[in-house]
Amino acid sequence: MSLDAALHARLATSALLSGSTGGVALLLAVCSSDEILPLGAALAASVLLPLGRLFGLSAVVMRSTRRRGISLRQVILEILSFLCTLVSCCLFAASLGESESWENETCNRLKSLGDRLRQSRGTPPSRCREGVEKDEKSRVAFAQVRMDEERPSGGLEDLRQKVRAIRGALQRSNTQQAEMQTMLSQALDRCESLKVEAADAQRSKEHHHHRWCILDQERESLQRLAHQAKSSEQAAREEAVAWRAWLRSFLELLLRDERDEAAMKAAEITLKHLKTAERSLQPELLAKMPALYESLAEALSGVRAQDAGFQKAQAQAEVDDRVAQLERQLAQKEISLATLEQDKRSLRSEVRTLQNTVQELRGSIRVFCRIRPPKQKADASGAFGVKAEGSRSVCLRKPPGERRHDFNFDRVFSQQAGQRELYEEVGPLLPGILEGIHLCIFAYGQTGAGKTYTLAGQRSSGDPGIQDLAIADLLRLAESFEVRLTALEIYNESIQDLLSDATSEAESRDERLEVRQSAGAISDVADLHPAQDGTGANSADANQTGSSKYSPFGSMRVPGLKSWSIQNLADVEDALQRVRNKRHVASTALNERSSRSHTVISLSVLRRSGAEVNGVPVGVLHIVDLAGSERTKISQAEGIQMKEANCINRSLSALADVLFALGDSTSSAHVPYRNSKLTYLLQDALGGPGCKTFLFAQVSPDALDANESYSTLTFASRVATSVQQGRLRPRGAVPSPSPRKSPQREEMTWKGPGNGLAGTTPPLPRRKEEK
Ligand SMILES: Nc1ncnc2c1ncn2[C@@H]1O[C@H](COP(=O)(O)OP(=O)(O)OP(=O)(O)O)[C@@H](O)[C@H]1O
Repeated sequence: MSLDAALHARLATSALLSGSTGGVALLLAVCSSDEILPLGAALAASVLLPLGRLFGLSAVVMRSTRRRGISLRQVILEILSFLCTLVSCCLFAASLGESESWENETCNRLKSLGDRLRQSRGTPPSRCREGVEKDEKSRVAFAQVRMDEERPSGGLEDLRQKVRAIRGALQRSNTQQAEMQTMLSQALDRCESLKVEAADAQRSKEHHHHRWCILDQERESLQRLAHQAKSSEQAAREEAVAWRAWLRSFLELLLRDERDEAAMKAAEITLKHLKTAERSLQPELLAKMPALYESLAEALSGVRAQDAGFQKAQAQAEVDDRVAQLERQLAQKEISLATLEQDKRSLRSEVRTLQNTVQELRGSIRVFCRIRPPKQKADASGAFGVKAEGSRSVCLRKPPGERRHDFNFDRVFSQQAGQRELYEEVGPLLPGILEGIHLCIFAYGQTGAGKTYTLAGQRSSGDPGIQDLAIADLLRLAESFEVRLTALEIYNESIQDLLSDATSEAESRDERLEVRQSAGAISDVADLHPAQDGTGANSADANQTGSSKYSPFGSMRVPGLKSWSIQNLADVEDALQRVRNKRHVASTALNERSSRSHTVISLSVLRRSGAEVNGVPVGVLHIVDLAGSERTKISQAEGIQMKEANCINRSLSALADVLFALGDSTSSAHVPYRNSKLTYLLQDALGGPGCKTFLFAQVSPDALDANESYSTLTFASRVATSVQQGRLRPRGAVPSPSPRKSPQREEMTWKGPGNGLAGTTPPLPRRKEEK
């Protein structure tokens, strides 16, 4: 080999050595994730790298001196080798620092382990102690290693082995520590369970102590009993001795008294007998002792039972005392309740008086207007027809020229108003019926305006009307009274009983009734009860007479009119069902089910005294569903319906005449009651003292019905405003000397329902009303 080649080889070797040592050192430094390898890597790097670098540099120097030339690749190689060396040195320094911190950490861990061991509660088990000792050993081993480390000598391999040994010891100590912790938690669990057991034991101890106390008490009581038994035995013995002494003295007395020798002998013999008997009785007595003891025990148990009974009686007495106390309290409460009831009653009567005063101030007649929902769509402009304006006035526009008319009422119910809203006006007056008021509710208006709907409601939709609501409330109020119901219709000016048994039109016609005036208040109303034959039908004699006869129409009476005694709502329903079936209705162009008659349903409240019923009603509720006024042209009535319509319009006109006459304080006292059956029959209810009248004027909002609505509203508002400012003059009262004129009186003249087309004042002559 030439010198050049040798130099090249050395250079390559040096570079290779330098690079590989650098690489190895770097690899060792990177891979050393634990605490031992950095130390080894650093040591290797520190020893091998400078050597490799020395060789490399010397080779370069030697080459450069010989050839004076060096390739760029060699220079880069040299620089890289130098950099590797530098990095290795840095790693070495860092690993030294790391090893120091690792050592410190290990020391700390050992310390904390020792502390934890010391902190563990109670006497540590033997295994714990072993663990502590082993930890102590590891600490000693570690100290040894440190000492070895500090020593300059000692190979790397030794160091590694020691380090491995320490790691193994540490792992073992960790495992032991975990075991110890497990044992510690087990010991704590055990401790808890022992605590629970101790609490249980304490409880059972207390229980046993309690039991022991009870037994001790029982023992003491038994001892007392035994002592008592002994003392009673002793007493019995003493008694026996006393008896014996007495017997002996008695015998001696006998012997002394009896001088007769034979007797003496006999007495001696008797004495001997007695002695032998006594002797023989003694074993017998001894034999009987257990039985005596038993009987004594029985007696004792009896005494105990008596004692228990006594205690029970004592408890019973306490209970009785408490009951008596409660009864006293109850009596006091009852007294206060009675006082409260009294107060309530007086308050109620006060309220009633005030209500009556209010009603009195409002007037005997109150007029309301109800607008039904439209039957047809409003006309295009919406200009015509009836409209509610506020709660008290109504406006009507009717062609031609859309003339506007305003009417005022006590209250106006719009299309949306419900039945209960209407009833709120009537309800407060019902209690007055029990105090003598005659209440009359009229539904007035053109055919199809909703009169029957307002009074009777709509059964199909379960919507009760004023009539049903009022009857239900009246029944509730008049629980202690007798309530009787009569129903009649005035059809073509003839009266028919709607509760009669007539099944056909012909039969009904035969049973036509008449109105009579009587001097007294009692009339010939047949007294019947719907439940008498179990079917709800009246089967009793219609001519029945007696104290229960009465007339709901005051001084007017309808002989033969049947009345049903009403006990509950089922009776009412039976009666009203019969009324519905018998009432005259017909289908007209304006209403599918048009009422062709005036219906008067009357509920009389009568006082009961035991089984007897007083013949004079206290108060009466009349519900009058008037037949609808109709213009025969529009309703297209012909034949019978035409006759019906004329009758209806005439009687409505008569009603208007009566009402106006009652309110007309300037006119004479004449009131044309006789002009129609309706006014003749209801004259007491209309003009009598203490009567109240509600008039529901029903109107349709439709433009087509504007003329009819105008008639209805004119009539109703005249009743409302011009009848002495809402106060009906009682029949027979002297007219006021200074009458108050209604502002509308002059311009408003009644033309009868239907705007005078069909209705006219009846042709009957006006006469002074007979008293
Ligand atoms: N306020 C209302 N709400 C809903 N429906 C109503 C109302 N008023 C009336 N109706 C309906 O209008 C129809 C006619 O009413 P209703 O029979 O009560 O009139 P009417 O004045 O008694 O007629 P008629 O004098 O011919 O007997 C019925 O079908 C009724 O249900």
